[in-house]
Amino acid sequence: MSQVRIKICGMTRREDIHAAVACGADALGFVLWPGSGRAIEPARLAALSAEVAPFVTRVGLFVDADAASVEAALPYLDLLQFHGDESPEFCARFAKPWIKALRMRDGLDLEQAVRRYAGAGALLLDAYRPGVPGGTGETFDWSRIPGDLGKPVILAGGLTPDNVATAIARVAPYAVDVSGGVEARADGGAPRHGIKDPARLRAFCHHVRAAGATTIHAATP
Ligand SMILES: O=C(O)c1ccccc1NCC(=O)[C@H](O)[C@H](O)COP(=O)(O)O
Repeated sequence: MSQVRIKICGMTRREDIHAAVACGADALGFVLWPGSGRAIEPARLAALSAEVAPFVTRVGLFVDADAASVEAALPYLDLLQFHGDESPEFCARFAKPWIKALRMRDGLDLEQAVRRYAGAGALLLDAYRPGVPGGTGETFDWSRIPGDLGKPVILAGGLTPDNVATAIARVAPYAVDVSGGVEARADGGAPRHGIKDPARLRAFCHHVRAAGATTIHAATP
């Protein structure tokens, strides 16, 4: 029995880092893919990384980056998250633990992906929208996740304070990952990419802790 871990992704501001840590986040994600509205400049990673408290995992998120870009970020990261079409060999060539994001497109053979990415510490399962590598704010059919995948599952995609307890009850993931669901809202209700809302952060973490306290995980690292 263990608590469901919490990763908050898309951190761009020091105050959001402190708010997320205060809420009990276990890991914080920095998007190092320039195509995202949540991307940070590589030069800013050092400063933001220094704001993260001890024992909180700093995760760098890459989408088909070149090896030199990943290497340059390594001093400021604890864990690498590969969110594109990276091969297992590419993911494994850096001197850091890594996880692989899989977007749950129709026809994806999860068992085969588990075998292919055997060196990953966990698999992050995310929604699939063509042309958008991540951060879609959309859920996928959680019933597609087998009970025992043989790897820790990080559930992502459209999680919010309102649905995360249900997601944990259905999937019993090792961890949950959220970005848009804890962002501040613009006037029309759309998430403001890269700007976290402290109240949403608190609500999200509260619901995870409440829901996950008695969850039994099929696979732990
Ligand atoms: O967040 C992004 O903008 C992003 C862009 C490209 C690849 C991955 C990205 N995010 C990765 C994450 O780990 C997100 O937290 C995950 O996709 C879930 O996002 P959301 O549905 O907004 O909670």
